[in-house]
Amino acid sequence: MIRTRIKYCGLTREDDLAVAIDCGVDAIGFVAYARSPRFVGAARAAELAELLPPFVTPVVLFVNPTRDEVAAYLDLIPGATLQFHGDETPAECGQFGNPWIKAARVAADGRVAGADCDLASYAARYVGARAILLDAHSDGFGGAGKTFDWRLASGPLALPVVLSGGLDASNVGAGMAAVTPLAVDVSSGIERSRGIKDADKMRSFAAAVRAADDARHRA
Ligand SMILES: O=C(O)c1ccccc1NCC(=O)[C@H](O)[C@H](O)COP(=O)(O)O
Repeated sequence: MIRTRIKYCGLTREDDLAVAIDCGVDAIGFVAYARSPRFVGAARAAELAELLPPFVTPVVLFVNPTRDEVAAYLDLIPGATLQFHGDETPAECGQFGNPWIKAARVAADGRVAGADCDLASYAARYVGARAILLDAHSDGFGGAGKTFDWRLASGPLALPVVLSGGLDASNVGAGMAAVTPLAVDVSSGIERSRGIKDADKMRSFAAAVRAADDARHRA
């Protein structure tokens, strides 16, 4: 009985972390991109990651970082999974030896924003990743609260899929039905305003994922 994994992204406060853990999420994303309102520095990310119980994975996400920028977080959170949202090459992503996820911003024509290929080719290029995180194409690099056309992600890819981009409690079930992802990832959809998490929305999102899994297993 497969359970869809859940990642809550962009947490910056202990009380939000406690709610997320209570919701049974599988991973917590810490934003290392300084232009994001959800940004946490290495020391703050390490403080928060220290509060995670076993079996809840810390994920640190970057946009075109330098090696030293990543190393500053790994020095303090050596077991972190890394998530890359920029134009990083597979070699740049894999150079640290940590598990890593590559994000792909899916444009309306099904191609990957910033790349010269379609989604299937992009996933094959990053075959060293543990998963590909499918997000909507936006002006930024992520965290935009925008969905993409899930039909563009219904075909097989070379990597397990994390569905992301504009998810919330009201649409995550439909996204799961369309894509059947390994995991779902959310940031804006569990916030009351940009960068401010909402406990009720966190609880509702997790409940919606569980309900969608139950419905699939009953079908
Ligand atoms: O969260 C951010 O501010 C962010 C900024 C730059 C790159 C990535 C970022 N977030 C990465 C994530 O994994 C988000 O959860 C993902 O983009 C989905 O965000 P949302 O559409 O707000 O749920």
